[in-house]
This record gives sequence, C-alpha cells and structure tokens, in this order.
Amino acid sequence: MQPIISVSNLSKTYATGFRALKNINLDINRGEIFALLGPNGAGKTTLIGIICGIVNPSEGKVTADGHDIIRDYRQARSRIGLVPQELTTDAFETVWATVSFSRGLFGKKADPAYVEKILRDLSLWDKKDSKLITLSGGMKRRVMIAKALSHEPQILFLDEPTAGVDVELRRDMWEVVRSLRDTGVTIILTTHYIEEAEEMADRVGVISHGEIILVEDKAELMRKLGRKQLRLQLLNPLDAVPASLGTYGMELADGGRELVYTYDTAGERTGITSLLQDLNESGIRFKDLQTHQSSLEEIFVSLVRKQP
Ligand SMILES: Nc1ncnc2c1ncn2[C@@H]1O[C@H](COP(=O)(O)OP(=O)(O)OP(=O)(O)O)[C@@H](O)[C@H]1O
Repeated sequence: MQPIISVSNLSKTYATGFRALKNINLDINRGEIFALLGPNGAGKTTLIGIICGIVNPSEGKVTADGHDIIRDYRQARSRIGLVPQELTTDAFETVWATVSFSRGLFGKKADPAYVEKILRDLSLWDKKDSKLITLSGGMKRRVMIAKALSHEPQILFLDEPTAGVDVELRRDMWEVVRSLRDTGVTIILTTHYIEEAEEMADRVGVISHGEIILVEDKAELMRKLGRKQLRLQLLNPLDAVPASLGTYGMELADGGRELVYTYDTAGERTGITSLLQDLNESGIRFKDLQTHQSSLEEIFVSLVRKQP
C-alpha cells in the first residue's frame, strides 16, 4: 500500500545557517500511530512544520496522500490536522463555535452533524456551550484535537500531546488517541517521553541532531526490550568460555571474572535451568549472580550518544 506520508531526502537549513534537518527519509503507513521520539531541539517541530506547510523545506520532497506539499499545497494540507502544543483560540469562545470556525477556515461547508460526532467522540458534547476559559486542562487539549479534526483530515499530527500534564491526564489522552486511530485516522505524535512511544505507537522513529537514527516496529523494539542478561560472578576466573558451554553463546567480562549470558524473556524457554546444570557439571562455581534488562531508555540513550 502507498504510504500516506512520504518524506524523501528532506533537509532544512534555517536563515541563520543552522541545519535543523539532514536528509530525512521517512514513510508513514496508513492507519498507524507513529511516534517521533527525540530530545529537545532534535528537529521534530521543524519536520512537522514542513509537512504541514508552515516551514519551507530547503531540499527534498514530501507528499501527503499522494499530493506534493508545495506544488499541491491545498490538497495536501486538507488531508492534515495539526494539534499544536498551545491553545491559541479566543478564551471566551464556546467549544461549539471554535470547532465550527476551524472547519470554515478550510473552506468546508458547515456540517453540524459532523461537528457533533467529533465532540461526542472526544467526550466534549456536554461542554459544547461552555466557554474555553472555563474548561480544565484536559478538556482544553480535547478541544484542540476537535479543532484539528474539524475539516475531516485523514492524518493527525500531535505535537507533544502530553507535555506538562499529569499522569492521569496522560493516560486519558492515550485513550483518546487510540480511539481516534480506530476511526481510521493516521496519527503521528512527537514526544520526549519514551514511555509514551512505548505505550502508544505501532512504530517508533528516533530523531537526533536533525537525523532519523532509527525507525522500528514497536514489536521489534519490545523484542529488544525482552532481552535480558544473566551475569555470573565466578569464584575462579576463566581464560575462555569452556567448549562444553559453547551452545549458550556466552561472553566473558571483567577480566574473566564474569560470565554473561544473554537470553530472550519473550521466548518459551530461557535456557537458564540447563545452563546452571551444565555449569555445575563443568565444575564452574560462582559466588553471585544478577539479571539485567535493557530498557528502551537505555537503547535510546546509547543511540543518541553515538551521534556526533
Ligand atoms: N526559525 C529558526 N531559525 C533558526 N533556528 C531554528 C529555528 N527554528 C528552530 N531552530 C533550531 O532548529 C533546531 C530544531 O528545532 P525544533 O523546534 O525542530 O526541535 P524539536 O525537536 O521540536 O525540539 P523541542 O522538543 O524542544 O520542540 C533547534 O536547534 C532550534 O534551535
């Protein structure tokens, strides 16, 4: 299937000479939740800005639902809804008026039934006549999503949807985003929070210093996350892993004082029981042991650290 968004060889150099994006290539699949994960200043907002036509690219090409974002700007833009970090609407407007107004900005005919559907989907229906200023933080964020959906886009960008919100509200937002995906909208969210990417995304892209350094299925990341290490501190140091233990693919560490066995917690059998038996039969004694699981956080930190 053709990707809903296709970014090829995209670069951005700001007027200051700063290169915020370096040759980005990225496809977003129809119907997925894609998390763009990266530290402050990595280029997330710049990338979204270009796709949404707010920032001019320096080089490269972007299409949204097959439409070139520059040559065919209006068609491309009509496919996209953008939820910014801050609510910029008149605080004294009602929910109903502000969402209906946003739809009008895209030249769409009024459609009260559609606006009602969005407000109901986002549990905002009983607030439709409330002024924005009277709403809680969570409700305001929902209004921003409703505004972004008002012109019936197929693609929704959420820029840091849960920045600065408490844990409960964050869970609430995740629920909302999932239910939107179930209605067929493709969702791209940016986040600093690894937990958020882990919780929400079908795929995760990591951006650092203007480069995409990893794009992976969440399931694949979880497989990596599922890897654990068993570290055994030996009573007597070894020069080499004995041939009789060759099938375990172990490594020596700490100058031969430690044996390290890596296994997959997602697998049916970890092999630990037989390993301990075989160690015993080989006469290898240990004085202590620990297990260690690498988190997405560690994978992320090591990926970002490798960058110049
Ligand atoms: N108009 C501009 N002129 C010059 N440099 C800019 C401009 N806008 C952004 N930058 C720089 O480009 C880099 C990427 O910024 P961007 O806002 O895209 O990052 P980000 O990943 O969205 O960060 P954050 O998570 O803090 O929003 C930063 O170093 C920023 O200072």
